[in-house]
Amino acid sequence: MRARGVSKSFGDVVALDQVDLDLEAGQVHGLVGPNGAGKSTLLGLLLGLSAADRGTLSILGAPVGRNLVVPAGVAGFVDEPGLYPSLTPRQNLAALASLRGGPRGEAGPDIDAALEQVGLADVADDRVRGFSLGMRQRLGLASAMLTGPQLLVLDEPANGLDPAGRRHVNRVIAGLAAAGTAVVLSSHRMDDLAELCSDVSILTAGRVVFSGPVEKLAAETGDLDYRLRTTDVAVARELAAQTRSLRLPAQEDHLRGDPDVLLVRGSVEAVDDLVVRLVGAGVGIRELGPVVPPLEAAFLALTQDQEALS
Ligand SMILES: Nc1ncnc2c1ncn2[C@@H]1O[C@H](COP(=O)(O)OP(=O)(O)OP(=O)(O)O)[C@@H](O)[C@H]1O
Repeated sequence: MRARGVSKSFGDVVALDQVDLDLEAGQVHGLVGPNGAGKSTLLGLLLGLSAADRGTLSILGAPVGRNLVVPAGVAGFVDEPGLYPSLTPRQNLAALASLRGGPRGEAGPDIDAALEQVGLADVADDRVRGFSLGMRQRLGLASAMLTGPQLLVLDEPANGLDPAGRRHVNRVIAGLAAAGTAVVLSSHRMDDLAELCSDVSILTAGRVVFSGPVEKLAAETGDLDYRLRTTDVAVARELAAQTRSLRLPAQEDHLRGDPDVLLVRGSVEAVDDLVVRLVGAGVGIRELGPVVPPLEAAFLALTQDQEALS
């Protein structure tokens, strides 16, 4: 999949502004950004739900035109999967398969296997009407998988899933990618995407403010705030003050009234340096970690910078 200079407006609202995106077979690419950043609009273009105003989009080597059809080899959903509430999961998938045409019976798609894979085998014959959002998301994924897509497009697939459900769905998605499917999915949260995606694009107000491997984003973090709990907070404060490039920011916000915790701000190297000094001084380290995880911090820095500019 390749997008170049893709723009899309709704009236005065610029939903996508000159977006470039590349996606290869077997890659999982995450789109992350605040509400209204343009994630669903971009995913909708990939699913043929709307057409770009400007720019070029090609999927599996074929240019995407202006007629609104799902491009060959693509499956997925935007917002929420479209399902028939009065039917069961098995009936929903059978109905979708027959709407899409293709072989029936033995040669047709393996509905039971798809339901099994997403963890819905036990409720395959219950009506979808009573399903939670998480269950509907799983069924949406099963329905997309039925076509054996080469590009899978998922809008916030983690929405409504409990932690176990999220792990399950992530495993399914990772398995599809390992088998060669390209996957593009969206989320509001960087930490959601970090474990699943090889690459991420951060969108804010329709613009891509970062695109690349997850590790590259983590490396761009710069200085972070760390919580440090030691056996001697007074010595720790003294040593931190002496450590090059390390600062002691206002302490109140993150300490939650804990007098043994010190907040320090700096690069990973500066914190390493402090750890060596603490150990040298015989001070025990009981807890050390970033207040905000590095990827989340990079995400916040990039999206807030952009909001401040606009
Ligand atoms: N059909 C539409 N008509 C009018 N405006 C729209 C339409 N679809 C999207 N927009 C606007 O385009 C912008 C981008 O919306 P989009 O839904 O793509 O963002 P998003 O990143 O998916 O947001 P969220 O995280 O809230 O789902 C928003 O300002 C939204 O209000």
